[in-house]
Amino acid sequence: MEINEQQKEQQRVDRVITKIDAKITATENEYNRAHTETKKVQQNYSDNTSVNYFEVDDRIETSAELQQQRGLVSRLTENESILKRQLATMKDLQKSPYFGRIDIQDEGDSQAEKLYIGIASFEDDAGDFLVYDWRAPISSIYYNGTLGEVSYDTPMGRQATNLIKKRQFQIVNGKIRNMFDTNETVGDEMLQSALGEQNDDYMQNIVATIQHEQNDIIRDTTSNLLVVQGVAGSGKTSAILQRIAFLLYHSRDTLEADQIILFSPNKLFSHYISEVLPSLGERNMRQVTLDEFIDNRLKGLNVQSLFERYESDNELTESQRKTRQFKESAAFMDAIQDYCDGLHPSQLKFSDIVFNESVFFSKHEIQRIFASFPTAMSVPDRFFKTKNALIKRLKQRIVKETRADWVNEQIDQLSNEKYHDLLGTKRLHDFQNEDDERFFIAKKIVTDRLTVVYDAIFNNNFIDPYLQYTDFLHQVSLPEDVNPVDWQREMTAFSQEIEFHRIHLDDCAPLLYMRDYICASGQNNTMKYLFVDEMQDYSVAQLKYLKYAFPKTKWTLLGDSEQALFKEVEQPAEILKKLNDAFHVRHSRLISLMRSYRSTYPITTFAKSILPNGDDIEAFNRDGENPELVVSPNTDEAIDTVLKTVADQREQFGTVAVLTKNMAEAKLVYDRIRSQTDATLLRDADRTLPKGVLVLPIYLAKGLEFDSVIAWDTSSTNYPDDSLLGTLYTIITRAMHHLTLISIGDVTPLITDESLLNSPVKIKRTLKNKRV
Ligand SMILES: Nc1ncnc2c1ncn2[C@@H]1O[C@H](COP(=O)(O)OP(=O)(O)OP(=O)(O)O)[C@@H](O)[C@H]1O
Repeated sequence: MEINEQQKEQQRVDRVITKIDAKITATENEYNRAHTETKKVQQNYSDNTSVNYFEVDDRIETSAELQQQRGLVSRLTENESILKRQLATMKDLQKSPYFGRIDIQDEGDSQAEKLYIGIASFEDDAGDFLVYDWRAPISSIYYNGTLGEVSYDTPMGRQATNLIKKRQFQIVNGKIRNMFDTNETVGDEMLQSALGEQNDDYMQNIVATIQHEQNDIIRDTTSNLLVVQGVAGSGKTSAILQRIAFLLYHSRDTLEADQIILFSPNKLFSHYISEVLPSLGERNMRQVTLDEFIDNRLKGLNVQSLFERYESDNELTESQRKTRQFKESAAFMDAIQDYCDGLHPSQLKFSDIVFNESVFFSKHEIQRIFASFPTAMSVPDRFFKTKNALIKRLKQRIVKETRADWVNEQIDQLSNEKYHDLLGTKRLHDFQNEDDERFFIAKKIVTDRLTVVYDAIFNNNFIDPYLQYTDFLHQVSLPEDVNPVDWQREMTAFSQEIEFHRIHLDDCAPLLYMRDYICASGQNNTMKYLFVDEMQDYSVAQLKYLKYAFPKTKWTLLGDSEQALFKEVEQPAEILKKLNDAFHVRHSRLISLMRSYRSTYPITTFAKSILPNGDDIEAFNRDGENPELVVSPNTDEAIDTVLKTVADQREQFGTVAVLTKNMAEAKLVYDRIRSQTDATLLRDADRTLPKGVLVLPIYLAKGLEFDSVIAWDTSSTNYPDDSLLGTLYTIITRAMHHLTLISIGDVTPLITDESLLNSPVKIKRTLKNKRV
């Protein structure tokens, strides 16, 4: 490209930055003013809240005033945080105002229009767009169109135009470092440079280099169920985060960040992705791991975590696997629903509501209430009516109890202050006479005392979900491949675990579904979008429960069936069919991503070679060293290799991760290397990723990436068969720039001779402390 052209573009960059500078100064002033005002109102508010009240009337007045002030504080704080976010975005624009330019010419126009595209839009005082937001309808041309006739969606329908030029920029600290004209979606030069960088603590946004097929995921607004099956490193996680940013922009009047929920694979991952949305000027969505979600809904039980399950999975017998498959199937959840719908009042496992160690409402009384409602009514409806009837009866009991001696005694002993407290917002002249006032106070006292009973009714504690589930387990008809003797053992195990307040993960979704379905509870109707990353780790039963729990959401599920840990691989089309059958949704869509961006060409080529369908994966062409496979005769030598590799790799990279199959291996490696290197062992509860040498089991590294990866003990003893292919593949594909595999003894049969022949792996053997 002509030097002249770059100079002209640089002049434009300079002009835009000058305007951004001015806007930043103005916004900073506005922010400071807002901040001072918020502080003033806050101070006023806290002075008022510390006032002592003696007179009831004073108190009422002050409370109304306080409410007004509280409203004001929250409006001001909101305003302040909007300004703060705008400032942060403008400061990003100041360094790099845009990354793309498109020249378009509508039919009949004599001149082309130049549009510049960046992470956010920026207008000058005259209202002209100097930068267009990457999510604006017109910007889709930048990601989708090749030169020539193109079209894009607008609120008024599809619009056609002519794309005359597409230019990419890399602008760093206000200076154009690179610029290219391209006919491709986004040219490879930009991508090369983005991918060649070293791993950061946080994932970066990819808006400057979004690829065509990723753009389809990001801008899909019509699918109710969008399933993305993408190979390792194909940008699934990146795509969902940009998709969330897109949706927030697209539906900004109707969608809030906290109406979007993302189920993420582990806590480290949650931290790792937490900066992407703020870097695009948006607030983060809600994030939760499946374990956290279940724990929260099964309070009081010690729920087996997904990670604990991985740890014990290799001890499962074939028939235990079959039993689990049954419990995790859609058919099992359907059987639960049929069972619940067909329940006769005598089959419901009601339990007594107890107060002060005596029965307040007996289970028989509750059952009689339930049975009094017409049988034509559904079980959840009858349950709901029962609940209301119990609350009504409680209210009657409260009124009766106000006459009890203990209440009168308590009223007589009340201090003046406490008495006024109980009167709350009532004024003395609100009562017709003294009896009336005394009754009011008595009712308050009894109601307070009986709150536990109210809570028990409100929280549906008058049914025993564990007994109900056990009853279901006894009745359900078993598929042919489930052995009745094993099933009996499962049932006993379930009851024993419950005795100790423990529950296995397989039982959680069906049990929660049963409990919430009968009780007509547990549904969140405000959530509008639900995302699941690493969907291959979820059972259909779990997804079905999530569907029940979030009935009003549109779904985006992302996964890679090849990365299934400790289980067989499924084909994407099969997965979509299974989900369609289970969910009965309209407008479902499957998008496959076959190009892998994370790793260098040699690493992806090796990763492909161990998969039966690996040829379908397309490696992005980025240079790097060949993976190394070191065969060591024993653990001592293998540890020695880890130490040497770590020392070597640390000279080039910020992070080296030693990835193991499970926690026991991670601890072993960590204990052996910790005295000689600055290693950190990562555990389930960790939320942040330090730099340096990390040792962790693969399930904690799901969704993450590291500059250099050392795969621990890829021997035939450790990875004997196909059931561990997904585990090994996931480990290998965490590496961005460098990969070392260390095998103690014979190499796993998962890495075949053919795979070694077809991929560029350097093989080494260590013998008596020497490498040959
Ligand atoms: N269009 C793109 N431009 C720049 N970088 C990209 C792009 N797409 C993906 N990447 C980079 O590739 C790496 C892998 O992306 P990401 O983690 O989103 O993939 P994934 O499919 O979720 O991976 P996995 O399933 O293996 O966890 C990240 O470093 C991401 O920034």
